[in-house]
Amino acid sequence: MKDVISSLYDSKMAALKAKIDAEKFDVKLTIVTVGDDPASKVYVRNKIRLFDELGLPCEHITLDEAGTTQADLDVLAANADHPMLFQLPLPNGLVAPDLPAAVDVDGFGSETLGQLVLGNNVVLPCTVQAVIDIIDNHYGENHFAGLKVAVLGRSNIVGKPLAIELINRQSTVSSFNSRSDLAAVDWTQFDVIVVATGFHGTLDNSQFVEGQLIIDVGINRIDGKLVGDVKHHEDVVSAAAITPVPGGVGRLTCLHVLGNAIKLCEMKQR
Ligand SMILES: Nc1nc2c(c(=O)[nH]1)N[C@@H](CN(C=O)c1ccc(C(=O)N[C@@H](CCC(=O)O)C(=O)O)cc1)CN2
Repeated sequence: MKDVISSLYDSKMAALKAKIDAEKFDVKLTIVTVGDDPASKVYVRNKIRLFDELGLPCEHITLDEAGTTQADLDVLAANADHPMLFQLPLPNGLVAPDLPAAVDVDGFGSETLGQLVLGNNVVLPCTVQAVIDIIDNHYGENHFAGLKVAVLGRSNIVGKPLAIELINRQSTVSSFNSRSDLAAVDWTQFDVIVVATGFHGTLDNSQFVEGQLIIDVGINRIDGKLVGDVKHHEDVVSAAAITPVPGGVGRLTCLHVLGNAIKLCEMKQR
């Protein structure tokens, strides 16, 4: 599965490069970080590196944890005239401002999410787009209709928007959350299972069967090791296709920051 994700990444990256070269878009991104969250530093560095690779400008505004107020973030958002994102998590109860759809590269704002519910969104949240790409790549085009998909997790940035996008594509979607009785579910009934709970061991590799696609969105650090939400028993060889962590969904997520920035800049220049 790692090789599959790698070649998917390479082909998406090549397509984005070709698009920029052909259409000479004026693509620009601003990333706002507050404080020193170590994981955020890694993810932001990866996003900046992608823009650098393509010679595109990416401004990084770094704000101190002490002294940054909600009003400071709101002012930045109010003045945004090109794609912008606020790297999460934010400290001290700060929340990402509700960016207008035209500059909302993460797709987390109420306008973009409203468009998603109505099925006329320009961008999807980057992790959601990554999951859609993996399903698309596995089953081939136009295979979403009728696909039985379980979505575990109901976060605003993955579980909820993913379930809506799958409904838009006419998949049969079952949504599970921390109050669901996961032990009572027969997981073999689903074609695709997306695990996005943030808890390692939510499901394990003994629960899946041949032909299923399992997409592990989790990134958990346990004893210094990065693991997903799916627990892998070493003595179990699962017949299902399970995306790896690291090197799975997360890798594609960063790429879609670039993809979404291109889409928004393209819309602006129309
Ligand atoms: N403003 C946002 N904040 C956050 C988002 C987001 O989409 N927008 N998502 C996550 C963090 N994230 C992107 O920002 C992200 C997470 C993980 C990866 C990734 O490449 N994971 C690698 C492992 C990397 C590592 O930790 O060594 C993998 O799974 O292979 C990319 C992006 C929360 N915040």
